[in-house]
Amino acid sequence: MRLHGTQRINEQGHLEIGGCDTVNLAQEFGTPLYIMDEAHIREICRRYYQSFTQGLKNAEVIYASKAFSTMAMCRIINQEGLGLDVVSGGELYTALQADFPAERIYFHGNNKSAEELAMALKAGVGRIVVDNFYEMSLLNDLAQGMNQKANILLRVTPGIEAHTHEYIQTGQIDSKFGFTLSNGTADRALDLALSSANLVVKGVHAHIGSQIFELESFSHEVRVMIQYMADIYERTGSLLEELNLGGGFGIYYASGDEPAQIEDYAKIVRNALEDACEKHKFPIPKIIIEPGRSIVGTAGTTLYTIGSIKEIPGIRKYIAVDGGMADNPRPALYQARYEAVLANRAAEENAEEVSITGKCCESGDMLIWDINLPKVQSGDLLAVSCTGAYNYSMSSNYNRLPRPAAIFAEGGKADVIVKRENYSDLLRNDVLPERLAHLPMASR
Ligand SMILES: Cc1ncc(COP(=O)(O)O)c(C=O)c1O
Ligand SMILES: N[C@@H](CCCC[NH3+])C(=O)O
Repeated sequence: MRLHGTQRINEQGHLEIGGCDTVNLAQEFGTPLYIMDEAHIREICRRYYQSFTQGLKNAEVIYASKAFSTMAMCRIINQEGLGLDVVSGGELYTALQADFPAERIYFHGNNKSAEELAMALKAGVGRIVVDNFYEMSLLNDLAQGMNQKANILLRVTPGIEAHTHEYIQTGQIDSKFGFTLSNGTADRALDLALSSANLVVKGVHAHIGSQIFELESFSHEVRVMIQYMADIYERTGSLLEELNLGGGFGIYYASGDEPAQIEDYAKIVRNALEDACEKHKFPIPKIIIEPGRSIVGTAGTTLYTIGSIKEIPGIRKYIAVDGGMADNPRPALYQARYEAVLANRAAEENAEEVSITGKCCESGDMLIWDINLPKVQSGDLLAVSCTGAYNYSMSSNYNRLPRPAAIFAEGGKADVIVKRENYSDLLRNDVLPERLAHLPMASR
């Protein structure tokens, strides 16, 4: 397993994260456990801040909180000077409860409800990214009713097919997101927004997909979007000043992944921007980017305890852990690949090829196929790396598994940021109606 951030193998041969021995973490907090490497998250935030916010002069980096949304995470993002992308009332609520400054929040979503939009207006979020005509008129009416003007970006679908898993592509024309650029829908949307009394169009937004390695996809996006902004100016006389390029920067999960450097990403965007603006004689707009995965992905490790082991001679050895698709649905959803190490015997030589399965009642509940590990025993600890993004945030209670705890590990200290769920948490919203109050068997 490749080590990330502060991960290291200590003198006991144990995996250490944030100066904490993961064997001790398992004892103290139990497993499964999401361990977040706080220093690593901060370092990535700083690299983004330096290369974009400072490197591009007029730019803002906003963290896509869908990747990992908790109050503690919002605090870190705020401390590091980044803005925040939220995509639901729940993410907005989390941010506001963490005292995240509303004016640095961007509100996304392809089907925001009236309640969510009203909540955003009331809180005074910085930008609402309008995705469709229904939302546009809803927002205009709500803003009017609240005697406000809503600052918006228009989400457009630029017709770019980024090279990534088709389920996480979003820039192609056949997409549920945004106004299509190529068939004139985006123009109609813009005209309508410009004539809406309670909307102020600040700029445009596009997001071409996620886990993208080819930086050329982003320069292509810049060229398409600047051309669009120049066309808008020519056609309507409106000079839009903000261009939000979305997120999507890819990260390392397993061997074969070759992500680019954040600094090169910034350079590519800057060069493409300068060239395109020069070509169209268009003033350089403010650039906003929305990384999610690349801020938290490699900073997360999930720690499991190994339980049952099933060997089918000549075929496969299944090693089962005390979690699975309920805490990490990505392998089942996207055939995502992960690496892992035995946290309590991290320095030992590999001795066998096994496959890691979860404890859910699904054959598809596989975390890792065909991984080499030392001879595994029940009771060993398995650490799966790069689980910081879209694991906790997409976790479920399938099979009524309580969600794991999440901790920040930093400087030899570990703090719980999300408590482990217990069985009574699972029943928190269960209700037994009066007519089911009686235990005896129903009469037939
Ligand atoms: C609009 C928008 N912005 C930002 C992101 C974050 O993407 P990523 O986690 O790939 O950086 C997403 C998710 O793909 C998104 O839909
Ligand atoms: N959740 C997805 C990506 C979608 C990101 C949100 N638009 C993943 O884990 O890769």
